[in-house]
Amino acid sequence: MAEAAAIPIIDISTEGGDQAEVAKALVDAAAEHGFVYIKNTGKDITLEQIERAFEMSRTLFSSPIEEKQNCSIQTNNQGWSGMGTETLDPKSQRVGDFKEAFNFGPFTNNQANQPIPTAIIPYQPSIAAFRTSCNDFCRKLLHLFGIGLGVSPPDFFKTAHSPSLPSGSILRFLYYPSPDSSSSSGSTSFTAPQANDVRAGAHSDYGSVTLLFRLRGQAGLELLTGSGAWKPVPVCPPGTEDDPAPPILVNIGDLLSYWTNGLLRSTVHRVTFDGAAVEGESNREPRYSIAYFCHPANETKLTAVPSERVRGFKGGLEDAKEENPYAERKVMTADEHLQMRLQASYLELYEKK
Ligand SMILES: O=C(O)CCC(=O)C(=O)O
Ligand SMILES: [Fe+2]
Repeated sequence: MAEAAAIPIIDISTEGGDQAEVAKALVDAAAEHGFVYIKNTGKDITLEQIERAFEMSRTLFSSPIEEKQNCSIQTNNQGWSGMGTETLDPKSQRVGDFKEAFNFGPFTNNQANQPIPTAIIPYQPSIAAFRTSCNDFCRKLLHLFGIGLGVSPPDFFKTAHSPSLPSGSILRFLYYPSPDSSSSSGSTSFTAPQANDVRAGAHSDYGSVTLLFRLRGQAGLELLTGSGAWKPVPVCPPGTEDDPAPPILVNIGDLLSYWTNGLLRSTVHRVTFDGAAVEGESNREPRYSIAYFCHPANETKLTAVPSERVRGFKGGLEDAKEENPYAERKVMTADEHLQMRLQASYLELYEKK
């Protein structure tokens, strides 16, 4: 069995607990690993909401392929991407990612502002509510990061993520078919993966923080450690096996890493078929996951963070990333930062325009 990544597990729900201590533990985990497990107590995002979201995801991906194609992803980063159409690590991938994904942008009065498959039309209020809960949870984390980093005022990051302003935040359903069947969803056909093919190529996320929801027993996520080794990220790490639901996995994205001068790490990760699974998990099954990518409001200027600790931090970006496109710091907005990354990952989509 593979040795799992040593990611801390933090309970942020303890009432009457020491908030400063929780905030410090969060910052330490984000600075060292770029990843942290948040114990899932069901207080912020209910277990029922998470279960329902996975049900809606199954319904969505089992829709007829024509319906999904009618919702194809656009340059606003909303919509469906089919098997093999996204290649997260073009330098090392033979073929595109073995996955389907559906990106939900904002909802207005419980209605999506983008085409969605017919089967999920009745569920729009639930999806909208789930998206809101995810955003609220991210803002809670961002407030704690502000406290942990001694930012003045501590809600500096939180207020930059106002839910009422347009932003690049995306709720993403992901479906990775079983490598053993060529048509496991009834609507997806693909040739079986070969050695070294991946479900999602190595990448780092673009935004501030990402929430990741996974299902028990479904292996595949790996992170790249500082020493260059790939380590599996178990769904239920030791100590959480008896919790009512797996912990919520949180990772830092490139924007927050950039904003904090590299103090908070944006760690490269991928989803594989054949990586060493941890005990009780398999990567032969179809796999579903749900990600929430939280971004600041588009117009947010990524100015220096008012924190001694961030200001005094030297050289984080260089060693956190091989190639750092932002080494020459200029003040850009959250939207400029996102557009730069989207153009790189959806080259074809932009070239067609
Ligand atoms: O499905 C997963 O476990 C991870 C997905 C991911 O890293 C992403 O969509 O950015
Ligand atoms: Fe990711």
